[in-house]
Amino acid sequence: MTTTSATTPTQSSQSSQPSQSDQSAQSARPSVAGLLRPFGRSFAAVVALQVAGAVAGLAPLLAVAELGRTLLSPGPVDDGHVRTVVAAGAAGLLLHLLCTTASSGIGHLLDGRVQLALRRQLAARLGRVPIGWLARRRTGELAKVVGDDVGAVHPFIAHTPGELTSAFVVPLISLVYLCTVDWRLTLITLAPVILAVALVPLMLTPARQREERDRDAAMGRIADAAVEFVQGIAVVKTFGGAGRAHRAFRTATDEFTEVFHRFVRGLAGTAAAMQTLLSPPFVLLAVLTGGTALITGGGMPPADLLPFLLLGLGLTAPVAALGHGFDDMRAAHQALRRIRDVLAVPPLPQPARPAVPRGHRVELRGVRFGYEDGHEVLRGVDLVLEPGTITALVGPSGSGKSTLVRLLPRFFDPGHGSVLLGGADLRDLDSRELGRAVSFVFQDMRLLRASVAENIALAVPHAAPGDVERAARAAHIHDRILQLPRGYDTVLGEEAALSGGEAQRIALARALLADTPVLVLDEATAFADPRTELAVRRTLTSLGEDRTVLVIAHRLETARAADTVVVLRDGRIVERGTPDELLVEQGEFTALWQSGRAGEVRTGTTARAGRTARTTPRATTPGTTHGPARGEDDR
Ligand SMILES: Nc1ncnc2c1ncn2[C@@H]1O[C@H](COP(=O)(O)OP(=O)(O)OP(=O)(O)O)[C@@H](O)[C@H]1O
Repeated sequence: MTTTSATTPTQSSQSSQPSQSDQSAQSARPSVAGLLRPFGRSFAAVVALQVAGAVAGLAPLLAVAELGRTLLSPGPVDDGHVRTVVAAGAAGLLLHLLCTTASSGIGHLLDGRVQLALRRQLAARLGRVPIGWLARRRTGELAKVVGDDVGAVHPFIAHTPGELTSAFVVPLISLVYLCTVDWRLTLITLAPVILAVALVPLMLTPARQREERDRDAAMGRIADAAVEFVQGIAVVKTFGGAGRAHRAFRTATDEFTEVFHRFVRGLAGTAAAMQTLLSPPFVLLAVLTGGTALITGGGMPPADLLPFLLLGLGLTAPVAALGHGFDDMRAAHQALRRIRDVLAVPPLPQPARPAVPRGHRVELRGVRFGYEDGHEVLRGVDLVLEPGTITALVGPSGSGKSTLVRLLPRFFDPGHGSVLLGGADLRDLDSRELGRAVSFVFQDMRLLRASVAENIALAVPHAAPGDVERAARAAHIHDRILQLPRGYDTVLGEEAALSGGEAQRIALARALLADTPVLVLDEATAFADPRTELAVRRTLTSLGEDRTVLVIAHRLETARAADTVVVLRDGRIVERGTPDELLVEQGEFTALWQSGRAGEVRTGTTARAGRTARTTPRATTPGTTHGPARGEDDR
């Protein structure tokens, strides 16, 4: 049986809605600039303040240089000029302090606003994308986008653009001033920078770029091997393959070492030459050598050397900024692109004028569905689920049972045909309406990192404690909850962990409390001990009343208690009728249970029984049981 969160459809191309949506995603994808446009003015103000602060910071240096030249020049000192220079230097320093304080303050506040806005947009979008899309994301992938990637915009917003601009503007102003002092020494001071820039193309040759790509690929292989190693460690150890798995990781790291050596060897010479050229001793050596020559033989006044000694070192800033500044920008840009890709996922289309279901009869009409092109999993299913009845779905492993039941809460839409609720196509229903009508309990339950009571009341947040307890009793989990450290207030995943079976019964309690007229179950008793199983089954069979229940039955007892049994094989219904009729017919249903295939399914479910329920942080959980909860997401 596939698990809820592991169901990862990639959708058939035959008119299956996510495929169409993927296309529209291409056209509707917001640009990176578009994401930041609402903050354009504040962002421009931060950059302007940063540049103004950096330029003003040059004033004290220029003042000292100018003061030195004035005081060291032969002849009487011009007091007025000295006072002006000192005042200009002091004013520059003050302005520098004001601008950098303001840019830092506004920049960080803006950063907070941008990150909040991006996270809100992501949360809103993730609340509206098809559950099937969410289910096929790799663990941690979305957490990375919402967490790390949003965080990675920080340097872009608060630091880098202003710093990069300053790194070019400030040396440019210094250069203009130095030219007015002595253009010959200015050229000599610039020589190390010009030489360093001339070396840059050597770092961008096709060979170097290939080595960089090889390095990134080798790094990716290490990450893959590490993930594989860690995720599979229990299984691998059990079957004595730890050495083999470890070898794969070692091979990846050895490969990386080799590739990295090649990469470093290719760059080392050029990088070392650049660092030497831009280092302060080398720049000072050039200034002093050139300056001495000009003073002795070129008629340059000795005092004019001072500005070059003070400002010359700053001329190397742009080249240094090219390194880390552009790295930060590239990282932020890539993070923004990943954010943009998530924001471009089309939400489940909402009808402009939603249909209103009349009753809760469920009907599947000519339903076809495939996860991949050319491989249909459901191949023309016609099925009616009448209110007040329980329909048991049985069939061999891989026949499409899980896929079929997931169409009811609209994890994904059928490629062909339609699923109707109360006569209305699910695609024409408001998602809140659907949420209020259908709840589901599948096998791999994710509970929230929240109290037991909150987990049960997920779909009915204001439920009275008595109602929560009643639902827990009906799901036969109340006694277990009382054994937890703080009963219904115990925070799952922090104060206590539940077994897979217990988690499933919490989810059943959640669905019972939601009290939706349609309930879809992937036999919720699969993880329980025989006594609890019997009790839960009684609850399920007593649910009838006016409810429409569809249950994937792994046990003969469950199927026998149903009003209708539907046998699925290779994505088609091959038999249907009351359990007694089917047993008398001695057809597929009888053969299925007699052939021992039921036992296979049982073994499969038992194997999962040892698992501990997964707990998901509250904010990112695609609810596995939904009722009005989905409507909540949309709000
Ligand atoms: N996320 C997915 N991506 C691609 N194929 C899938 C996915 N989930 C299921 N399938 C395929 O769809 C087919 C039907 O799977 P499904 O889980 O619906 O069968 P099932 O009858 O519920 O089986 P079981 O009883 O073993 O869970 C299988 O061939 C399976 O490989």
